[in-house]
Amino acid sequence: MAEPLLDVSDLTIALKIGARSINIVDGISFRIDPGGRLGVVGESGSGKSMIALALTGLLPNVMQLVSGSIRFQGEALELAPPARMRQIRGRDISLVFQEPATALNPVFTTGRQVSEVLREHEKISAREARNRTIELFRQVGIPAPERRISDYPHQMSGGMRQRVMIAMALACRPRLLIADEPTTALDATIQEQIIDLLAALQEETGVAVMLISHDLPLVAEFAEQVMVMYAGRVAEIAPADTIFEAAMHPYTRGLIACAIGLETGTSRLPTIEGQVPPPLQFPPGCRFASRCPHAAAQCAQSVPGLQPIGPQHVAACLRLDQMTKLEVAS
Ligand SMILES: Nc1ncnc2c1ncn2[C@@H]1O[C@H](COP(=O)(O)OP(=O)(O)OP(=O)(O)O)[C@@H](O)[C@H]1O
Repeated sequence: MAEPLLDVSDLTIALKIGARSINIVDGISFRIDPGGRLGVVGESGSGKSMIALALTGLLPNVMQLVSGSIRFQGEALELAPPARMRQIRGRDISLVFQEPATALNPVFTTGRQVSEVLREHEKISAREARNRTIELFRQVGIPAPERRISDYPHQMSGGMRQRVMIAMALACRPRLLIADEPTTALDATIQEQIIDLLAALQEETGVAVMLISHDLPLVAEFAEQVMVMYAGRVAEIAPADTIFEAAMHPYTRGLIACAIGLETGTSRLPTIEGQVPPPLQFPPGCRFASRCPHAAAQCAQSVPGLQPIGPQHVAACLRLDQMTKLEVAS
């Protein structure tokens, strides 16, 4: 098997509240191959963003990386000092966030902000940085790039600003691009354009992409592998092209039912009853148990481990046998 670009093993991140410590991300493992596309899905509060921040050394002070390893091109990022993480961030691993309006500085032109990223990581002249910025704007589909590099963020639409953010993220030809809800703040048609752009850039540049979203269909369309998270744990990891037929975890199946309901315009908005418990109320056993239609007594007590289901397919559920039977019976 080829060496993965990123190999995350048993990652645990805790929220410190006084003397208490709660695992917000609890023993997560996954890999991304060079040029691979991983989608991470889950509701708000499932810990998706904390993983992205841990990978880039940007965890907030209240969070602590308790255990696990993050190997990136063989380097142990969990041990890397902040100065090393600053080098890696933007150059080898870059991030695109949800809200380009707040991520861009309103007082500088968009072109200057992209040029600055280039000059921070590479020894190039202002002129060369300008030319590369124009080329990057063109690459991310910004029309008339020679003119648009002089635009301030407020002179651009949300979609164009997100293209600038992607240009900035790709400026130093990173090996891994993490896009955290990159389209959530955008209209549906623009969302599609941005995802298509990410797919095209991934193919063109060979950058690996980790796409984080609460939107399962969007992620499944883009990614090769989909990791479904619930309350800080992996519920299921499955190949994107089979997840709609082969999902085994009741939570993944709930997300699929919601997605299908939305698509077919079912009159009542389909939802999974209840909400992700807040960290202080995480139960001792399976964190999904209180919302799970298949939960049994054991689920409230025991933490389910990941079980192999098929090639590249694992799920963490104590009732997997039951789920198989249900599927066969239905
Ligand atoms: N600075 C913070 N202080 C305390 N708790 C936090 C902080 N940041 C995040 N959390 C908590 O950590 C958990 C995971 O948050 P995270 O942002 O990773 O979730 P998420 O899946 O990315 O959700 P969203 O889609 O809303 O960003 C949540 O329960 C959240 O309330």
